[in-house]
Amino acid sequence: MAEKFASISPAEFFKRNPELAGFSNPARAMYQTLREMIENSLDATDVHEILPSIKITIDLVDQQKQIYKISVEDNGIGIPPHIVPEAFGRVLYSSKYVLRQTRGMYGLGVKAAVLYSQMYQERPVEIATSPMNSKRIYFFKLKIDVTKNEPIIYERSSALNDKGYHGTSVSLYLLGDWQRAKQRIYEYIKRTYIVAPYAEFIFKDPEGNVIYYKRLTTKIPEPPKEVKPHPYGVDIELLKNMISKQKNDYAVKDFLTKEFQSVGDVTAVKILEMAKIDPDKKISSLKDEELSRLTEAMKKFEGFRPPSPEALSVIGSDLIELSLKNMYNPEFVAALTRKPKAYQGHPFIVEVGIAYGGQIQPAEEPLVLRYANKIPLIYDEKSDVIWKVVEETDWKRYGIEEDMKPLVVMVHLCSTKVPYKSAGKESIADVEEIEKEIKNGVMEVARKLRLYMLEKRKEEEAKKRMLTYLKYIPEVARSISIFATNDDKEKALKVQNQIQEKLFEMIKTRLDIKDVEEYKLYKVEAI
Ligand SMILES: Nc1ncnc2c1ncn2[C@@H]1O[C@H](COP(=O)(O)OP(=O)(O)OP(=O)(O)O)[C@@H](O)[C@H]1O
Repeated sequence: MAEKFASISPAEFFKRNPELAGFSNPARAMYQTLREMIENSLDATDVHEILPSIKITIDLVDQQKQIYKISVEDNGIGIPPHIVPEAFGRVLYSSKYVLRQTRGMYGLGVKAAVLYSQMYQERPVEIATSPMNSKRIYFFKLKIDVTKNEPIIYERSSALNDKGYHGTSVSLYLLGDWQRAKQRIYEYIKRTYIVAPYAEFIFKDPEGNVIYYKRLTTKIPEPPKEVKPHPYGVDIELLKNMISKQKNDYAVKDFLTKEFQSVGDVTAVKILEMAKIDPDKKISSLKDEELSRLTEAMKKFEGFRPPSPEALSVIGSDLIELSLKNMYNPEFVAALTRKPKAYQGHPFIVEVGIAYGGQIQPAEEPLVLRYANKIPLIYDEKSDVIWKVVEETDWKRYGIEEDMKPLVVMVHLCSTKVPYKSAGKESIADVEEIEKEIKNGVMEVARKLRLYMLEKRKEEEAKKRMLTYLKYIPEVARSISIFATNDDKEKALKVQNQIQEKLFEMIKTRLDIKDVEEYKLYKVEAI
């Protein structure tokens, strides 16, 4: 039999393989839809220095068929009306294909949700949006033409925006499974809030429960800046693509200095010498083998500065500590932001937070909070490099002896290119440089925990010794007072009290005990 050949559109591909984008069953689809929408809302706010206010609602609209309506509303930058149909109706269309850290990166998320939505029910996705300073609010209802990978617009209208509103509201209907998705959806929102304490979230679930996470601070992390590519990150296709987009037919030397980071005149000449290319040659006339030599020279050259971390936006140790304290009420918390590093030309930064004791539920393994570009990762925990590092950590070395540990470890990786294992963005691949950096981060913060544990143990030891000494104080004080007052009973009692007080102070100072109130209440007979 002859093979039958055909070509399919990207929309058709993801419709056929929804699990690649995280839509493998109704529960997971519900969770994935919600997160794609929330992540778009956060990208439209904090990346633009707007304090996010996000409203999330899930309603059951058809009990029998288990169709839910998921709505997310934000106060972000909005979407220009001519962009909306493509942004929601064309798979692989995005504003995030630039070198800048954002939650979105594939141009797929919300379209994968729309595709899943229209597979099992007939209502289109509804969008209301108003860009900053727009006098109108725009409304759309649309679906995706799967074969053509194009939007099909069902309704389009607009209304006066007289209240200065800006932002976007998206409502999507889908076959879901609330009971199975519930726990992970709650966890997702909670963990999102942990790294965005400058945001407020209102969530109404289909059972009518409402939770409100209030804004804890108005301090918003420094937003990321768009940067040019780093020479270590190039390949032949990237070079071709960049050249094809140039308006100027640059000399190759100028192309290198103007379009890449860390390349000055001297460096450009050195690279071109290595690649055996005339610096004045026009980029449009570069042949494939020259591009190949240029790529190789750029990879081999050792004098570049590391990729610029300007494109990254960290959470910051103060916000991490604030959130861990607020959420888990621990007795100890510490966090740190490591210095920028790079892998394959992509800059990245690791942040680690740790919380111990207090109201944290003890468990055999620490509770691991994984984050990539401020997105909490909930599924596929065991296949993630963060999990691997935390699991391999020997907590005994850091003073945690308990089998049941009251410990939360939070790790955040931010990068212009997070090496996710799939388009569903649930786990990070073990890239050597990243793994090493996470390990160093966890060790560094764990050492702070160890210092605290040492202090705590010292204090406990001191308290034990204090109790031993306390046993002797009354007897010693009584004997000396009798001797000193020549057995004058009235005076003796007073002197005894004074000696007792002095001895108590001496021991306290010697043992360096801060909190002595509890000991004052001790009765010798009770010890
Ligand atoms: N709430 C929103 N506010 C502003 N822009 C939005 C919003 N939702 C979607 N967009 C725009 O639509 C585009 C497409 O979103 P989509 O979720 O499909 O992909 P993405 O976020 O770019 O990438 P990824 O697939 O990695 O999530 C976004 O890049 C953004 O420009």
